[in-house]
Amino acid sequence: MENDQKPVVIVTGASSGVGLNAAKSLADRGWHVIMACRNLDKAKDVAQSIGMPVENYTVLHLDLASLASVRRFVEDFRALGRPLHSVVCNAAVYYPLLKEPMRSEDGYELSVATNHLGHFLLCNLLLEDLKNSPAADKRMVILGTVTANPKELGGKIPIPAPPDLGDLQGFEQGFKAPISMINDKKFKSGKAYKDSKLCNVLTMRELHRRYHDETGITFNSLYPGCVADTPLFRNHYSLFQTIFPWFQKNITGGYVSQELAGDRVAQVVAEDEFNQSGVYWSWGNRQKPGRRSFDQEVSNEAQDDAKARKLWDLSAKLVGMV
Ligand SMILES: NC(=O)c1ccc[n+]([C@@H]2O[C@H](COP(=O)([O-])OP(=O)(O)OC[C@H]3O[C@@H](n4cnc5c(N)ncnc54)[C@H](O)[C@@H]3O)[C@@H](O)[C@H]2O)c1
Repeated sequence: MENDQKPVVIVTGASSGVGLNAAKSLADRGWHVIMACRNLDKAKDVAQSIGMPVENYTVLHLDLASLASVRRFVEDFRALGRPLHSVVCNAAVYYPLLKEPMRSEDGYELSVATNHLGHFLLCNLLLEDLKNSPAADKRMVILGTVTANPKELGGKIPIPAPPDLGDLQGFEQGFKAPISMINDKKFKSGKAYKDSKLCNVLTMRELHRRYHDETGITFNSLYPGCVADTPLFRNHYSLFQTIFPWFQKNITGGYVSQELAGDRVAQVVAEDEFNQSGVYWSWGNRQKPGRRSFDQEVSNEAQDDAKARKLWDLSAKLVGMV
């Protein structure tokens, strides 16, 4: 592959939804996008179908539900010989209707394994690549969600079972039982997703605390708004999949298109204005234009530095870093 001078960004889960549109927006801005996906053919087809310039992307295999796959992906990326400028941790799974937990290849509950542990290992491995990169401006970004910022809905819509990592006992036990199960005694698959997204935000917070001053890399979370019609909801009731986008469009007014959400991710990666670290960027649900960093609005648990450190130590053990 020709090693041009384009800045390089890795986007996980770039074959659909927000990730695909972020990849497109970044490719259109002249970045070279490494699309990190499970299904290479699907990723290539969809990139072609939405007109991404072929010279502006490379598709590499990544299955975040396999720690071995995460390690192989990093080797494959290094073999390209390209310097790294930015990482977007976008991929996620959401199984709201499961009665019993599904397991990853490594035996961990699947939502937390994919959304949190896979990204945790990936970020730690790619930290070396960012440190060694000659780029002046290097950024890591993770997709948070409304569950880390419950005040976002203005208290008008109750959010059932908010994320709560409790004392992280699930991690202590090697996460063979998910935290959502340990804390609530009964497995709640929707809560496993919310917990995993809270882990994402806490991981960025801890990365910022540990490495920003030393490396200059920026570490941020971002909430692009509610994108109610992505494949993320494919495992929900079909009625929900119809009603939820309608509800967001017509009742809350919070609906954000996949293209706009993807472009918001691209802004955080590429625009000078976002070159700060330790921020949770949110566009909010109900106020469409504008954005704010909102440590003042994100949930207390998502700002708990002691919990972020504990989560870090336990996650490092679970992914085999220590
Ligand atoms: N849709 C929303 O309203 C919304 C709101 C806020 C944040 N988010 C976040 O945005 C991100 C993207 O979600 P989306 O709505 O575009 O959904 P999506 O389902 O279109 O995107 C998720 C992507 O992750 C990929 N993926 C799943 N498991 C994987 C694995 N094991 N390895 C590699 N890739 C895997 C999927 O193939 C898919 O391409 C997620 O992190 C989600 O939590 C979504």
